[in-house]
Amino acid sequence: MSLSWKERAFLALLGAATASGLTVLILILVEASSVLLPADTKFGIVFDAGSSHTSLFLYQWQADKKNNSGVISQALACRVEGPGISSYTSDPTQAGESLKGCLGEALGLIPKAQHPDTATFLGATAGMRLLSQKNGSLARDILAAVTRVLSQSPVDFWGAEILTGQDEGSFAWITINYALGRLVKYSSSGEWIQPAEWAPVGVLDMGGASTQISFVPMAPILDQSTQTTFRLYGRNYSVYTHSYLCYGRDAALGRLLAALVQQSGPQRPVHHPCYHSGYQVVLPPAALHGSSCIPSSAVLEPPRNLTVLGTGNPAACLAAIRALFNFSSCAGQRECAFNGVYQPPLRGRFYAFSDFYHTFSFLNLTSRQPLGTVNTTIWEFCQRPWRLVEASYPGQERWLCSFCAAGLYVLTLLQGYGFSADTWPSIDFEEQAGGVDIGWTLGYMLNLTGMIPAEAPAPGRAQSYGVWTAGVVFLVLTIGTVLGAGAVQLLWPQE
Ligand SMILES: Nc1ncnc2c1ncn2[C@@H]1O[C@H](COP(=O)(O)OP(=O)(O)O)[C@@H](O)[C@H]1O
Ligand SMILES: [Ca+2]
Repeated sequence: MSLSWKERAFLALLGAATASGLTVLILILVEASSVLLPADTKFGIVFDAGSSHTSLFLYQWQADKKNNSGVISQALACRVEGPGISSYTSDPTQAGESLKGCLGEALGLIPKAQHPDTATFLGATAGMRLLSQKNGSLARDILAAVTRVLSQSPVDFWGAEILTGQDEGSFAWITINYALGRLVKYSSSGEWIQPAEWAPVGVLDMGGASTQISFVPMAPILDQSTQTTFRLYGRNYSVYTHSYLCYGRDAALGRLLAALVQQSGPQRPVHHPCYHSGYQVVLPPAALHGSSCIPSSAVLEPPRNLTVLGTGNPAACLAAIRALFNFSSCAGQRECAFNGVYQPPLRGRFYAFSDFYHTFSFLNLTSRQPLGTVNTTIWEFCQRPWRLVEASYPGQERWLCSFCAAGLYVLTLLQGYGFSADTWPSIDFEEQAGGVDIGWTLGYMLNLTGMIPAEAPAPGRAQSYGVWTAGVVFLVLTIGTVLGAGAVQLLWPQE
């Protein structure tokens, strides 16, 4: 059967249209599969080896090969049993052993096949900084012990190290600003957007041995030793950080006790104005001995038990706490905190976490109360007799006797940084932000693995939308062509 030229033209047109339509369909399906199929889940583990304890954080995220970024969530926070690794001086091997429980728990949440791809880190903070100053070889033995355990585990172990105070502060700054989406945001429609408003937040961290303040000041940082610079998602940040060694909660309250012991001379028991009236405790010699933050002149010779009696006197407590600081060295200077330490004027909002949060959460002071209310609440708490305090908080014995001292210490420290009644509302006392614990660990991992690109990522799915749109337009044109050809066939029937 021979075909007319119209039929041949129509069939050619139909063939071409079908071929191009099919090509477009395949293109769309390929693109759709890469958009719709779940990407691989990746994992990372960071051990935070603090002075008082170690915690393991397991992070997970969807691998995103396009722009090397992803929304990271915290899959596990595991508190290692026992004290911080710096306490294992008489048996360093046990420091390594202590990690096994939490490590096992984390591995249980990661598919076996991905254990070898799970980047794992251990960072130690002020407890180990102090130990390495006092006894470098012991500190090395402890790091070797934890390294042994983690290298033998199936994960991709990157190493164990002692962080500087500046690292601790600046990585916490990255964590919170990443978690709050202040650097770059992943919108609900799946695109990366840079916040138009420049508003990174500052961080205030209080551990057992040291405390850190980090923020981006308004003016250039004058003391280069306090500056860390980052280029993140196409923006430069100069972060001011200072870490005060021996100004963490345990170290400061230990120094306070040592000062009171010294002041009381031979008089026993020692009167402690920060303990509630009616509170009495017999402290072992270790309460003063063995702390690198307590000058040896303040330590009893020979070591002996110490009876301490609370007097519940907030004014005297505050005076004793203030004596731990040298405020006069900064008197009249705008860019100075205390102890002669350079600090640019405060700027923006601050997140106060770790022991700032523990203390203020216990005192119910995390709802942005004004400074006056905070003061009154702490003073009233300090004046409550011990038997009433004990009765009001059953099951919270561990830290109960020290919240008065810790509360007044936090107030003194924050005022030392320059917070006043006016700027007080700019502090948020929080433990978590964006579903992750606030601390240095996430920022540390992001930094070491290069997961935050220096340059702004290309818009997340803009490219995919482009292919979709082009595909749909092409398909519509193809169908239009076929229908048009059909219409030609109908309107001009075969001769
Ligand atoms: N839930 C809590 N309530 C009160 N104090 C706490 C709590 N958890 C930890 N602390 C105390 O807060 C201080 C800081 O804790 P943390 O941030 O874990 O310190 P580090 O980083 O030095 O290990 C320590 O003195 C610790 O004993
Ligand atoms: Ca810490």
